[in-house]
Amino acid sequence: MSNAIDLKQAAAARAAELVEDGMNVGLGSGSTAYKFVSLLAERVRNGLKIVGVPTSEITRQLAIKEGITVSTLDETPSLDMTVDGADEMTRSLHLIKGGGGCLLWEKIVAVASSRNVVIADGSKLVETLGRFPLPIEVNKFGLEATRRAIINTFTKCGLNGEITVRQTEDGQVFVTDGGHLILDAALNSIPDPEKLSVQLNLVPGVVENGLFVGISTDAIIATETGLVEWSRV
Ligand SMILES: O=C[C@H](O)[C@H](O)[C@H](O)COP(=O)(O)O
Repeated sequence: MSNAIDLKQAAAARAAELVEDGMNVGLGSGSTAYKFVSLLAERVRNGLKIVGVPTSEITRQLAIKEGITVSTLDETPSLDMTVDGADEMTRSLHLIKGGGGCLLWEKIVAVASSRNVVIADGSKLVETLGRFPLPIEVNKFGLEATRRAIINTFTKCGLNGEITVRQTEDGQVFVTDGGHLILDAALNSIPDPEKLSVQLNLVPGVVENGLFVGISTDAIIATETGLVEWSRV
């Protein structure tokens, strides 16, 4: 295997093998998860019967284009397995997600799922979360007040960092599928992600944060020397 794209493909292919006939499957978002969706669709074209619940509009459109039967959490509120990528992850399966702005729907789908498989290339594995800026999804109303309340929360948690409002490549304010904004917080290090996640979600205006703690059950990481897989104990 030679580059990150091949590594993502390898992790996605292994995850696609785990899906069994009759499963309700959460379909993640991001470049690694899209590879999983396409590989799963190949199995569907070969006769596998599954229902997919997408975590973003992009994933929904991709799944439909690839011929996967798509549902919603309203019709299919309980999922057997979700497969999704990560921006950063630790050995204990704590993640930062939301680099693509899909964290809220991803977290809702993940929590509705019995098993959550994170797929990534080895570059995503870190000792301590936080090098990747933490995405925080916020309501549009009262943006500056929410930003200040988040800064106060960081201080209370012994952290400090810059917050920027996410923009699209052409300079527009980025709006999530749920109609919210994303604040990206450059913290450098998050030694206690569980505490920070709880405290952030207490701030009025914060809809959800990109820390996934105690949600993922299994990891499939593709490295130059092969696949590494483990489960949360
Ligand atoms: O909002 C986006 C998601 O959380 C993605 O799963 C995450 O950003 C990882 O994406 P990629 O597989 O493209 O690195």
